[in-house]
Amino acid sequence: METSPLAILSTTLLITLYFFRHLRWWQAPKLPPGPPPLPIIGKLHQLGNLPHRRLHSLAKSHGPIMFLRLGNKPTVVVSSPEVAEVVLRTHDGIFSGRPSADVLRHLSYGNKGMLGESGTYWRGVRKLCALQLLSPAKVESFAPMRREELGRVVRRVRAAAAACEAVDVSAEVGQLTGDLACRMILGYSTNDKFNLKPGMREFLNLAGAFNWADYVPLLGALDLQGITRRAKAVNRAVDTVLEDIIREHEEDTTGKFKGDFIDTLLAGMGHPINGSPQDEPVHVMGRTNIKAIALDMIAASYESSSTDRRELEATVGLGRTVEEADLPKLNYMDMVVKESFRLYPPGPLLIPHESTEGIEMGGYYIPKGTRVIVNAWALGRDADTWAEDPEEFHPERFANSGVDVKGRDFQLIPFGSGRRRCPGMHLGLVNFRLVLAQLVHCFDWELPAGTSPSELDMSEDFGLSMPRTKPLILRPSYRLLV
Ligand code: HEM
Repeated sequence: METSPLAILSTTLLITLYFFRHLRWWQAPKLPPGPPPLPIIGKLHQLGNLPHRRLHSLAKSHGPIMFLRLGNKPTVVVSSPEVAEVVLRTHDGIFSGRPSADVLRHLSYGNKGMLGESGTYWRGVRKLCALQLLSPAKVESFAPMRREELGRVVRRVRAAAAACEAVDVSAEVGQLTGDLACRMILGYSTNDKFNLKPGMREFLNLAGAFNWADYVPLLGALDLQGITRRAKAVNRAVDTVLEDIIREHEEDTTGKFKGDFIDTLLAGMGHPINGSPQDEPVHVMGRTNIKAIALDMIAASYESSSTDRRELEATVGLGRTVEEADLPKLNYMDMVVKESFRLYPPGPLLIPHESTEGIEMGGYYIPKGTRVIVNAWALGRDADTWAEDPEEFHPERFANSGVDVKGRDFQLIPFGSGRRRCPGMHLGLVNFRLVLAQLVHCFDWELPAGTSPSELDMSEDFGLSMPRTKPLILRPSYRLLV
């Protein structure tokens, strides 16, 4: 039987149509919606100094999963709790990568800390931190040190109260948070002979800055913003201090550094960091690893805080200062802490993640190597979740609510969630709650004469953390009987 040319043609057409309709490889992957990019610079020019706010308003037009081209980097911005859950829980394995950042390579000894790219080295360091450095038992063992450092601040503020002087609360809280972290990690506070404060401030500024070199690699060699030059200078300065600190630990015979992070890491010197039999290559703990891990931890723990009072009086009474054992009873303060983290998450965009594989999600395709920014600041203001005045500071919204900050409730994730969740969360919460409780319990605070509440500047700056642009200056009066 002869086949007619018409039959051959129509069969070919039908097969072709079938392939066109049903085979994915033919279809252009559908990226999430987003604003059209400008050639070369993508959307970088639009982000401004407060990118979490700018990205929030762009998401209002383009949706909770938004595609941007930042320079030549494909970037997805997540702005609703539902999408955050899909990214950080359902597909956590794929989205737990970190984009390589030029500045972190220089600051953290070629990414030997914990903030860098994922892989067996990062997994090894995370495990070490969880088991040996930041475990609840380890954090608990530093309670006497915390009491001592807090006592120092209370005495300082009490002296200011007696002299009727105003206090820079932002500076006091910042100093205390830094001191608590440095004592645990290095065995020294920032007041001691080794002062890492200026270096760490610069580290945070540089790590949080939008570095054009990461988005338009052609510009990298030119270092137009001077970021690489500054990162190398900070690393040199900080390295000298860390070397001195490690030497003191090695030479000490009195046991005064026992248990701090440097001491614990030195005990693992020469041992493998990533131990699984399939790990290739195996990394062995050396001086550079110790310095990089310590440095990343200090940088990550230099986060901001804010302040309130009330149930404290009923719970602990006026006769003594707040002890750590009181903390679980302070329900109202817990709500204040949650509300502070909801409105002012110290890391408003977390730290960028990166997809390690291409993946289809909610009808959109996210290519491998896409930078993923989770806007925690926007999640905390999501109008569908926080129905009642999302912009208002209203701690009572957490009464009878099971919502917590620990990474299970995606409308409130100041510490992130999933594999990249902050490993220092427990320590951060203990420190934050203790400082808040102590300052509010020991003192009444008022604005200095001549200042009205409307003049309080609540505007923020953008970096790795979100400090206030202007310091909070208040007048304390001591209110305890001891
Ligand atoms: C109030 C205090 C703190 C807050 C709000 C906070 C918040 C965060 C956030 C949002 C991230 C990024 C999560 C992500 O990428 O999804 C992070 C990562 C990290 N945090 Fe914290 N943090 C705090 C305190 C601390 C402390 C005290 C330490 C250690 C001493 C620490 C160590 C780290 C480290 C090492 C990372 C990187 C983890 C990784 O990439 O695997 N943090 N933190």
